Amino acid sequence: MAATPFMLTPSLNKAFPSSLSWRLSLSSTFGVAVTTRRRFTNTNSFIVVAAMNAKPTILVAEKLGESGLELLKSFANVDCSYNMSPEELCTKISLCDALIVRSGTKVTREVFQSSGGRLKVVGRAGVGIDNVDLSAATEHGCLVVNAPTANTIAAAEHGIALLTAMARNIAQANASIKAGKWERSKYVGVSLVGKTLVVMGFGKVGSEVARRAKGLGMHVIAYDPYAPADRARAIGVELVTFDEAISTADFISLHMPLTPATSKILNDAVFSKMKKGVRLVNVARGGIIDDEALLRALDSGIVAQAALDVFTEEPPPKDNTLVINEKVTATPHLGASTIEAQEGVAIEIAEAVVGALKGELAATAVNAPMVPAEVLSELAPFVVLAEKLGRLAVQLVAGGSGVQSVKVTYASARGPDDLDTRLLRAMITKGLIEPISSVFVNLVNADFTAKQRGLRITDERIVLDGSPDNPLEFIQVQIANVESKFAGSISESGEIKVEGRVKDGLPHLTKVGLFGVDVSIEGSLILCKQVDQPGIIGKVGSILGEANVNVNFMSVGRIAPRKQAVMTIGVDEEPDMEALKRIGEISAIEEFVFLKL
Ligand SMILES: NC(=O)c1ccc[n+]([C@@H]2O[C@H](COP(=O)([O-])OP(=O)(O)OC[C@H]3O[C@@H](n4cnc5c(N)ncnc54)[C@H](O)[C@@H]3O)[C@@H](O)[C@H]2O)c1
Ligand SMILES: O=C(O)[C@H](O)COP(=O)(O)O
Repeated sequence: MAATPFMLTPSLNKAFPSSLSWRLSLSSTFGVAVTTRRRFTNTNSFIVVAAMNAKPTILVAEKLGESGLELLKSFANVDCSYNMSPEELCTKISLCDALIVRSGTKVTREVFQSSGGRLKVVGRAGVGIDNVDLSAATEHGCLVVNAPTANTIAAAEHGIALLTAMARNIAQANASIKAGKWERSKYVGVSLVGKTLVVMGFGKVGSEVARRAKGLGMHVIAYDPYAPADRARAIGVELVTFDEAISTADFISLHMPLTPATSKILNDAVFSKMKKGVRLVNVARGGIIDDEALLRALDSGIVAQAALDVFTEEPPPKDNTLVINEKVTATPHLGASTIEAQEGVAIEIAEAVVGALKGELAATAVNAPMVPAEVLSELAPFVVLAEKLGRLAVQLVAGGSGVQSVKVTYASARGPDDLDTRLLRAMITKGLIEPISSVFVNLVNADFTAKQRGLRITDERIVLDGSPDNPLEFIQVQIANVESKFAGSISESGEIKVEGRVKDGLPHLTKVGLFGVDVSIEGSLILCKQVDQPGIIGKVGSILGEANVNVNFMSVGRIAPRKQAVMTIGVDEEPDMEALKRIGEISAIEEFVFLKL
């Protein structure tokens, strides 16, 4: 057998009698890796089994700070091979137990396939793991860890550097004087003091940018529907609505993750609502801005200047029209590139990788499980339900004091000691946080991540009469102290409330606010509130049909005939804006919302 330091002992093999197929299907459904090389114990920790007869080999594919390298070398053979081609990486990887990268190396499915099962850990020395194929990692039983905190300040400082450099034309004036010119009147800048800066995405980086901009005398407001208002208030920042943010900004600084909801969030329609002459900074991710729309806004003068550190494609093509635009200040994804941040990131990732190779739990694990196989098997359909209820509930939030207080109710005929809900709680946390964050939540880091974000999740058990064979009857998720995009989702006591059950092995939404519904939670959902009357289902169905959107489920829950009702429609495809607009125009429909699951 090849000289791999990780082998299953026969006794551990016996501990995994169940088939690989269900384990892999679970992993692809909810990102939980269950592999033949991990052992689950009843203390809920998992162990990567390391034979002690060989030193592991760690491949470092991009430059890493010296302290991190020293730490790695004290434990393993370290191969620093920078600038490898994809083919070279695939060749080398079969000799390595761990791989460390930054954002410049694509860790594709081919890399995991080429490793022949030897690769156990991928360490991303930074936050974003968009360059790592997570499903492939999970399917190949490879743990992925990242370093989410060590480069926050560097990114914030780079944001401020771009803001000030842009306002005073530093890059353009520098190029001009180096070309032998002396153009004093051409490079008159704008002042920052007293100007309104909108921070979009008030997380780790955004709040540090806000703090610094206030020191420059700017009036700072923020848009982040999920951030706690009291955290913002504590540093003198007011959270505002999206419309208020974009219409009042003199400067906008982007700090949200790239998610389906933020993709091209700055587009033609949004630029048209901005004050003429607004200035824009992006140190978050390319793709949050619609590049073509930004070019048009720069040409028309709506956007006076932009400063970009990140691009839809990296590196951008040489003739990229944004990069070469005189009004654009550009840097090659340097947000995290300070000596201090790279040392910090290197230590953070080296500790995580070495710990994982030793079999310790990693707080920054992105795809790791820690649950006994038999619990996972029994709760599998409820795990999917739990995550989807979390995703649904958080997407209904419109604003308020931020998502801080969530109550989860589990109704079961089993006594509390016979039902381990930690897995479900982690999946609800995952559902609540992942749609609104760049953070990856799993069983290892769920409670830690929730606490870090000021999110308090309380559990309540309802013990029902009946057979304890079924682990759970229903799960209810309530978010308190928030406003909803869909007033119909508000309960008697003022919380956003969604409830679901597993029916025939599939997750179903069974209650929204006060309304009983029944819709399988798959694809996407449209929720409509209306006064119950004939013909509405037909009208909505026709609009969706004309837009070539396939309806997979529809249900109406009402208080009483001809009274208030909520219609839930499951759709396979995302309706376009026009179809959604037409649904909103049906006179009996009081409100509606489209939710991606
Ligand atoms: N340029 C660089 O080198 C560099 C370095 C570090 C981080 N980053 C990027 O910066 C971004 C922020 O990183 P972070 O560590 O602060 O992440 P974070 O998770 O701490 O903060 C993200 C914030 O965005 C908010 N958000 C989510 N969806 C939103 C929406 N639709 N509208 C408004 N706000 C929304 C979240 O509530 C959260 O508060 C990420 O995209 C990250 O990849 C870039
Ligand atoms: O996601 C991150 O941490 C930043 O974008 C930095 O990426 P880098 O490590 O490639 O500089």
